[in-house]
Amino acid sequence: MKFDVLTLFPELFNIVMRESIIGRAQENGIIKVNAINIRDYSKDKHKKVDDYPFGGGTGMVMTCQPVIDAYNDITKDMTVKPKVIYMSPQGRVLNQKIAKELSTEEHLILLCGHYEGIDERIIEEIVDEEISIGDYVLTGGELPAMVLIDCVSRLVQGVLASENSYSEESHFNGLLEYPQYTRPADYNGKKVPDILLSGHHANIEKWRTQQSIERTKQKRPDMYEVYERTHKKNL
Ligand SMILES: Cc1cccc(C(=O)NCC2(NC(=O)c3cccc4nocc34)CCCC2)c1
Repeated sequence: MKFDVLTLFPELFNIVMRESIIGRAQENGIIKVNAINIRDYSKDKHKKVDDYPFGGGTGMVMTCQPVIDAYNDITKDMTVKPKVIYMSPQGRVLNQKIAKELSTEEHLILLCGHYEGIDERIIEEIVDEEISIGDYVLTGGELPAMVLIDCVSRLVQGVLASENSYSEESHFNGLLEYPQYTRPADYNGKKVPDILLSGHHANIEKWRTQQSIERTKQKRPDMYEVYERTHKKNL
């Protein structure tokens, strides 16, 4: 799977996406993250990529020309145009379901905004979909793009070593995770629940599911409500 990222800060991607699982997946050729510097396409003599907003207001807006020319350049030899996702506060909020959908794409182009945003005509011209990672104010779309690349890439076949331990079903069953413990069994007098030391796998499984359900109910009633609806027959 290939990600082309249109950004003003390509170095951010070259450093972060070279590490850990994504880095290994790139070495194995399963994933490719290609960061393109929008500024390289600016025809302005000072390489400007932003300008004052019509109608006034504080802040600057990213101009059309560099972004559209960058898009046209990377897609000029492509018969099938890849889906273009603009990382944006106006987008539908990313979740595991959307990540799963996106992991079936061969090629995605991600556009990262900056300043107060991008000229609306860029969205009209090249953007297929807007996706947000959540409702808070950020300085740019680069971190959101990295979040999307992370959660989508790990669902691509072969990126994760042991599929079953991280596969979506076992790792994300619509509930929060049960509490995790590791050695020592007694840390500063704090003991690991006996059930986990019992070696009784069926009971351990039951305890873990109950813990997941209880903490989802308590911490994320919204998530629990979805779970209940889709599992009502078994509850
Ligand atoms: C709730 C809210 C309302 C109004 C503005 C902003 C805001 O943060 N505006 C600034 C920018 N924000 C993002 O790009 C951004 C932000 C958050 C999640 C995201 N998921 O993807 C991209 C995301 C937009 C242009 C440059 C950065 C946020």
